[in-house]
Amino acid sequence: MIRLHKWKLLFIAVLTNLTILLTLAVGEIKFWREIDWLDIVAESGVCLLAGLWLVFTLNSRPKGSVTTLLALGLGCIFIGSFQDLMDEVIAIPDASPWRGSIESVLMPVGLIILTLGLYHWHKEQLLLSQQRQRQEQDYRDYRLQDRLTGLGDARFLMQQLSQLQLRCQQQHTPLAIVLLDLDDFDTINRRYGHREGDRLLQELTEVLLLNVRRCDLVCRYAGDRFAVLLPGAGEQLAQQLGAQLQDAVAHFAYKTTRGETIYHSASTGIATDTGTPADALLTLATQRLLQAKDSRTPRVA
Ligand SMILES: Nc1nc2c(ncn2[C@@H]2O[C@H](COP(=O)(O)OP(=O)(O)OP(=O)(O)O)[C@@H](O)[C@H]2O)c(=O)[nH]1
Repeated sequence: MIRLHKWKLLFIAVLTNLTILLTLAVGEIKFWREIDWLDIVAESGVCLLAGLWLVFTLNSRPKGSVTTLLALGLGCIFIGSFQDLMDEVIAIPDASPWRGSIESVLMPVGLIILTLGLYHWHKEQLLLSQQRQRQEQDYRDYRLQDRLTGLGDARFLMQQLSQLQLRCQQQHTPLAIVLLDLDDFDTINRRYGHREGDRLLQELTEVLLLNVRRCDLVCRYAGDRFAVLLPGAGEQLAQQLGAQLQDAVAHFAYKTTRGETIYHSASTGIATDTGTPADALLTLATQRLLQAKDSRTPRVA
């Protein structure tokens, strides 16, 4: 993941080098006896920790505006604390505007930007965990989990589909299923490797979770095929929700570790419950999905 952010790290490294050069240009190296070693230990600790926060954060984040804010904030704090450390070994004349300026400007600016980044990160996580929690609350038996995405797997889907069919029939409400399958996903695996394909599936899961209603259930049916159960949705609403999911996938900008952006299309197959058994409903949705796959143009080689 860290390779995704090499330009941010390079930018921070260049700024740190500039800070060193400028500090050396305006100041003079202190004599041995003038150095307060306790201060050096404390300040290098702060600097090291700021650097570690930066690396850990970037290593766990995809590209995007929230990551940029976090990197910028932590970068400012790192350079500010580095300048503070250099003050301990390089004496800068009192009259120099450079004296303490980096530290006193970058530190507060860095803290403000970091706070902004953390706020947005928190909002992002809250939204995702709310969506997952809702699914767990509404569909409590969540043991049949797909390991890669954390979603329910195909067996869980069948179990839930049968139960939902029964519940919807009792409540005289419609039920629909959307099967969504990425187009030419095999190309991603071949071009970028299986791990990149795995990461794409994980991020796509979050896109789907953020684009379904509270009552819907998203499962990973197989490979690059997802199923969404839509209780209360008749033909028209199911078509609308299916199209919205397709749209969300098409607008999802996946960033590879090489730094390329991939947009991906998906095909859908939608079926509404007419009292047929769960597997027949799923077969109908699969047939419609395959029809949609056959009719799409152009096909990527
Ligand atoms: N990375 C990754 N790939 C997977 C996983 N499960 C299945 N696949 C791959 O998903 C691909 C599915 O290939 P296909 O069924 O031909 O689907 P497709 O390439 O999207 O082609 P169409 O569906 O016809 O558009 C295969 O390359 C599988 O190896 C997984 O967990 N991780």
